[in-house]
Amino acid sequence: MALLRMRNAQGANATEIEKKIKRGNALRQGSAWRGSRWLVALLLVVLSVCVAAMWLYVTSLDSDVTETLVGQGELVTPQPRVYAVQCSEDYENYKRYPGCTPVKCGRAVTDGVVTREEAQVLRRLAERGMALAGSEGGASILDLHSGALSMGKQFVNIYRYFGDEIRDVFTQEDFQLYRNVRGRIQAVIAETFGLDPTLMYLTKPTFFSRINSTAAKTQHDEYWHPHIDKVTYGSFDYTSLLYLSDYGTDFTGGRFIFMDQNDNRTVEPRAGRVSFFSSGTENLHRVEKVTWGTRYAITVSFTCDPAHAIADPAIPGGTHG
Ligand SMILES: O=C(O)CCC(=O)C(=O)O
Ligand SMILES: [Fe+2]
Repeated sequence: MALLRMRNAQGANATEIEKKIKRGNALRQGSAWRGSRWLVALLLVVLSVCVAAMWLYVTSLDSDVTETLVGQGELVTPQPRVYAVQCSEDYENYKRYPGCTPVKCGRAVTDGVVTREEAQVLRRLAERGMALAGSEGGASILDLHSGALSMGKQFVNIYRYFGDEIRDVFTQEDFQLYRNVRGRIQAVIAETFGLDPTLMYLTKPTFFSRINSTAAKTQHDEYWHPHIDKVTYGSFDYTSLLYLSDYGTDFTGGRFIFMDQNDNRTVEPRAGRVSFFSSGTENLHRVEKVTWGTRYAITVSFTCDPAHAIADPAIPGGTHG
């Protein structure tokens, strides 16, 4: 009996021990699993950082930018940052208009002329306008002066195509803001280049642009080609670009690049930033391909030739908004 009790006692002890061993194993397995979960999470973080670094590297390969004139994160205010360049001979082939025709050439950037809030209002205006149609490819334009809007592979005239309905899309305040901003840009260009602002005129085309990474469907979508504005558009003497979105957060790629003899110098778009320059060969430039997101900007251009002047955009025939 005593022996049996001892055996029973030993049996009970054995099952206790087995249970403890099992519990121990389960605990070890649990902590091993928890440990490997941390390892997996760490690996995922490392992998994401590597992918992001590779992405940044690959997107930067496109541009071979040698110098960043103004980065997105910088705030250039109150005075514009000015880079003088020698004027090309272009201007000798055109009639000269004293007080306006470039004598001093260069490029400048300012964040102190248009606020980010104003840029946002103008961007919403562009979004509403482009929502009416838009290009099938990656680049759409909306020209409030002529009414031209990208539609599929072509353009429509919004004022003719949408008639009175256009007043539900754009208000008089929108156009007022555009005029006001245009005036301020004109003033800063005149001050920077030593011009008489009353002798420079808005010229066409002056347009909103929306660019994304969709593949081009027609030549109109190929915004990235190097060009000289005076050659491409004829009447331009001074080009200004007002950016309505931020490089790096709203889109990647899409930096503006001055293509100098041995250097590519970039201006990174920032909402509210105005970049302006004399429009001749001294300022050959291109826009990097947008690789992600949507980039909004306005091209506002000025001429010295009164014959090429255009009036500020206005809603046809309407005074109410
Ligand atoms: O949007 C830009 O940064 C430049 C556009 C441009 O080069 C042009 O409109 O001629
Ligand atoms: Fe241009």
